[in-house]
Amino acid sequence: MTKIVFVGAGSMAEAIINGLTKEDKVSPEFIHVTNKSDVDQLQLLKKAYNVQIVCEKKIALTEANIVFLAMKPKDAKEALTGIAPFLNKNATIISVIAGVTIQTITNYLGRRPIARVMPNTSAAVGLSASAISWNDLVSEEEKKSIVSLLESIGTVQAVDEEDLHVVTALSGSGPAYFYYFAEQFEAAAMKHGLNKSDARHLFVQTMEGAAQMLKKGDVEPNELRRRVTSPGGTTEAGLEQLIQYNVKDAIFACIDAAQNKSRVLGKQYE
Ligand SMILES: NC(=O)C1=CN([C@@H]2O[C@H](COP(=O)(O)OP(=O)(O)OC[C@H]3O[C@@H](n4cnc5c(N)ncnc54)[C@H](OP(=O)(O)O)[C@@H]3O)[C@@H](O)[C@H]2O)C=CC1
Ligand SMILES: O=C(O)[C@@H]1CCC=N1
Repeated sequence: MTKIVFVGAGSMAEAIINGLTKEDKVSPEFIHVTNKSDVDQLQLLKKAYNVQIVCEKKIALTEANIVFLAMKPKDAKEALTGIAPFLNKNATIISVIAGVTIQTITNYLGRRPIARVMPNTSAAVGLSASAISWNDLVSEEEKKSIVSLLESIGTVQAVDEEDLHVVTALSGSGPAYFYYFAEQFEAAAMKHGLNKSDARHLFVQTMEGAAQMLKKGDVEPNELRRRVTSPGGTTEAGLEQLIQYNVKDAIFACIDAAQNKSRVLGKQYE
């Protein structure tokens, strides 16, 4: 059985563990978790998912087939330096760290199979949109098994490593944009008298419906938008405001800034 160690046990690690254990891809007894200092969080993960807390870093890492790197970019140097001496030479590294390149990870951990994945926290409900790139030491067989593992948390597509910056901006950070829209649309509806729970339900169901329509893939978004927008009607009145307030420019600026930040983080922590 594949033994997995999560180095870093925060939001992203938990979302992945949730997906992996729900799908029964890996038995929780083969999933080990470690972090910097937050013992309560490790106990919480153990209680919620039945995973194992790493007692002896050296033993856990020596026995691990897969090591997930799930700490913030700023903590990568310390964490990677700390695990490097104990890693099994055949262990495959799967990093979810934003921005930090395969080359940087290689500099700390040596030449070994390394995959970089950009998932998102919807992994917790099996709906991550993950993108992946790898170095040349990941065999075709290993690629298949990594993809299969990650499919337990959602969809997976291979991209060039360079594209992971924009992927991070779009789908890694993406859920936060939609939560922001949810907050604002909900508040705006409540301003006009709708109660919170009705506003929440109607907005979420609307997002889900729109997502399903887009997922069918047979009609372009602009045509779907046209079908909602009656000439002289309510949608047209609403959309005019989005245009007047330059929401399009805001979206371009949002993706520009986020993908640029991914590049900066990669450079800063190389
Ligand atoms: N959150 C998200 O939506 C996404 C995050 N990512 C990436 O995932 C990574 C983790 O993000 P997230 O889960 O949100 O962050 P969190 O802050 O929730 O978790 C970070 C984890 O790293 C641990 N850590 C810090 N330093 C070390 C160390 N030296 N050795 C071992 N563990 C350490 C922390 O331990 P302690 O608590 O003890 O300090 C904590 O468990 C980031 O690189 C982020 O870019 C990628 C996609 C989406
Ligand atoms: O905000 C961040 O830096 C991380 C990467 C993608 C989502 N969260």
